[in-house]
Amino acid sequence: MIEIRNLKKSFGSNLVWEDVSFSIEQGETVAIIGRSGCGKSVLVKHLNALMYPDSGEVIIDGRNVFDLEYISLRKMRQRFGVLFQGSALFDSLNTFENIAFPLRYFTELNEEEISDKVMEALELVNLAGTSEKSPAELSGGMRRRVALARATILQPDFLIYDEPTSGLDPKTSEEINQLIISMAKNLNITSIVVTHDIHSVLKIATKVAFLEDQGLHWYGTVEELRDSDNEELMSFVSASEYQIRN
Ligand SMILES: Nc1ncnc2c1ncn2[C@@H]1O[C@H](COP(=O)(O)OP(=O)(O)OP(=O)(O)O)[C@@H](O)[C@H]1O
Repeated sequence: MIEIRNLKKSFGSNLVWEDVSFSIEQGETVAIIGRSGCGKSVLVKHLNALMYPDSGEVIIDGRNVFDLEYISLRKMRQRFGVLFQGSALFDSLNTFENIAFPLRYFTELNEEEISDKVMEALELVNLAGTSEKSPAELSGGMRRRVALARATILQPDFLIYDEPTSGLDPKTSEEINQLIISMAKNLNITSIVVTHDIHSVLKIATKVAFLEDQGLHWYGTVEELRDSDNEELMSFVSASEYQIRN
């Protein structure tokens, strides 16, 4: 479980948000939505202390991540996987080596063990048989899936997705949505998804956090979102041109 308590963050005179508090339960998929610049990316960077707040706490397993010293901080960060926007694969490495990279960097596994884990991860994202291909030879959706295999290879407890469906066609977006759901289920991963894709939110999220007016404006389940009459939330959602009550 991740508890976000009274977080406040500013850059100089630019107040991003203040007093943001909510909890993310084990196994949940929380979508973070809000207009450009409202501080979605800044918020997720606080979860694993890649950024520090002006005040407030992020509690994981009873400990405030901002109080952790070097070794505990490193261990805590290893519990997070990140799927970066645009996949961020290493162009010079093939699929196998991209996925193997965290294993080589963070573990002492031998070649056979690495190979077994990479092959298993490839199957999980439905990409068996592509281990020799370079990122340039893969479609956008396939690259996203390789990135997902890499992000989950160390079996993280928490997975942060940064715009997982941006730039993908509707069918490929749907494949990625299904994968996010199956990762959460099969690996019991707690997922935090930064997205502008309301369609995806309705498919994958269990909870939704809406940032607006320099704070957390609304937080609730997807069912509550569908029934909500919160004006700002509905105006944001309808601007995405997606009918949520269909
Ligand atoms: N390292 C930084 N230094 C200074 N200001 C920053 C930094 N990172 C983010 N900001 C500012 O914080 C605010 C929130 O940025 P953030 O990237 O979190 O927005 P966002 O909601 O993720 O936007 P988008 O939807 O466009 O990706 C913006 O005003 C941005 O300029």
